[in-house]
Parts: sequence; structure tokens; C-alpha cells
Amino acid sequence: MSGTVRRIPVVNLSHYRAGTPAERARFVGVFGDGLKEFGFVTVEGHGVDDGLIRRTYSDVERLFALPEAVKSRYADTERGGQRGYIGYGQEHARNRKVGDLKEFWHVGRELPPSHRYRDVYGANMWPQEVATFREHTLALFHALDGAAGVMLQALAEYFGVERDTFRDMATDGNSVLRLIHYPPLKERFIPGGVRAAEHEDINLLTLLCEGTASGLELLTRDGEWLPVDTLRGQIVVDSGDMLSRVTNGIIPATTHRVVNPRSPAEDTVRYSLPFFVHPYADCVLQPLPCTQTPDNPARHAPITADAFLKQRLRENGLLK
Ligand SMILES: O=C(O)CCC(=O)C(=O)O
Ligand SMILES: [Fe+2]
Repeated sequence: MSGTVRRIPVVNLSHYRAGTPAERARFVGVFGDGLKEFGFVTVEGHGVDDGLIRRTYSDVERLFALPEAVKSRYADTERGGQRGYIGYGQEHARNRKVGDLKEFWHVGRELPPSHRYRDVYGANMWPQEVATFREHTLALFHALDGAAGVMLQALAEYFGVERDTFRDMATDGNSVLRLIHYPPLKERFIPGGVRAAEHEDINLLTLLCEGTASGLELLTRDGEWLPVDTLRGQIVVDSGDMLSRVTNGIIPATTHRVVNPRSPAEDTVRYSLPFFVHPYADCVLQPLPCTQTPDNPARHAPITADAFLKQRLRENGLLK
């Protein structure tokens, strides 16, 4: 089937949550095949409140409009920008030196001070200047985390393994909600820079609430770039490198990018809200037994999620 799909498959998560056995089975098949053959699936009926997404976007606009001197007070220097503010041009794709034309902010999982991962993940930073930021971003984190857990259950069914196999990996996981601002190109162009140069995400799954402008593109298995335009109320899901590891490459990581807007729209601002679903720090990334066959022996040595993350953050210029 590879190479024959032209449009991103669309599924409705409520069919899996509360549908008939036939609807559930259909969801599992289309979602799993979509990630496997295509790399992106559009999800409707996910239960994430549209109003909450709007309110978060409104906070995000206010946040990035703050002076640089204020935003940089919230820069995390210890954990490779995993919490708080990451300045313009700091992150670059692997194997690229030029920074992406974006600034962003990471909100992570809130853990009690006694939690074993509290110091490993680090505490969130909250901008005092945007009063509702904490409430809205945590609510959105929670809603996306819940929807992702259900998608991970469906994916386990796709592989015919115990239903919580993937969801358990993401329980207490180091997931992050990334709030991105791509400013007008004229404002702060870096020669050779791209809004987000082509890359694969590090994590298991990424859930993207619709961006405020076009530009996101995915590389099809045929090697063609295809624009990904999400309608209001849809969430686009793609697979990351960690999912590729635990499925032994059966679900490859999706290559994608965000292209620069062209004249006369080069000054279009773009905001987006990807949610990166990560395993817990000590989770060992190794292929599920059912994915290892004589034709497809284990492709990588086991590595913990935390070690893998740190390796990639170094390659992306975020961790020194
Ligand atoms: O802005 C987007 O739509 C996607 C961003 C992205 O791919 C990323 O931050 O990993
Ligand atoms: Fe990405």
C-alpha cells in the first residue's frame, strides 16, 4: 500500500472510545495503517475543547509579544530548554547549523515535589506577565495527554499486544506542550533559515492542534512534500523516533518541516501548539518482541528514554 495514499487519513477518536466493536476495529486499522504507511493521521472527536485551544493561543500571543529581556528571564539553562523559554534561532534540525526561525516555550508535566522524576524533568516556569497562562496551558496539557493515552491504547491493539503497553510507557512520561511563535520573516531573518527545517520528532507520538497559518509539510514515503492543512477542531498526529524504536521501524518516524511563507505573504505570523508524548525517563526503548522477526531483526540496541532524549537535544543544539 506504501505510496498509494494521497490524502492524510481521518479518524474519529470517539469511535474508539465509545463506538461499536466494528467502529473500534476500524479506528485501530486506519490509525495504525495511517501512521505506518503515511506518517500522519488527522484525528477528530478527540475531546480537546476548542475554546481551550483558542484561549491558549490568545495567551501565547501575549507571551511572545513581551520584550526579549522579559522572556529570557524564563530560559532554562540546565535541562536543554525542556521548560520555559527558548529564544529565536536556538534550535536547529539535526545535521544543520542554521537555527530555525522560531522561538518557543515548553510546558511539562506537573509533578509533586516528592515525585521520583521531579528533579529529572525539572519544574515548569510560569510567566507572571500572562495571568491565565498556567491555568490554560496545564488544562491543555492534561486534555492532550488524555487523548494521547487513548490513541496509544488503539496502537497497542493494532500490534495485538496488551492494551496498555504503549500507554504505560507514557504514564508519568516527560511529555511537553510546545508553544511556538514564527515571527514575520522580515523581522529577524537568518540567512538560510527555515521556520522548521526538515526533521523527525524525538518522542512517541506528536499531537498538533491546528496551526494559525499554513506551512507544515510532510515527506511522503514517495519522497514528495505534501502540505498538511488542519481544519479547526482537528488534531494531526505523527510518529516520532521513539515509536520507531519500540516498533522496530514498523512505524517509521515521520519527516516533516514548516516552510517559510512566500511573497506576498512573507510577513504572516504563525503560532502552533505541538504536544510531544514522551515515555518516562527510565523506560527502555527496545523493540516489542512481536516486531522482531527473522526478516526484521532488532535494528537498535536498547537505550533509556532519558539517554535518547539527551542525545537528541545535544544534536539539536539545545543541550551543551
Ligand atoms: O509548527 C508546526 O506545525 C510543527 C512544529 C514541529 O514540527 C516541531 O516543533 O517539532
Ligand atoms: Fe516536529
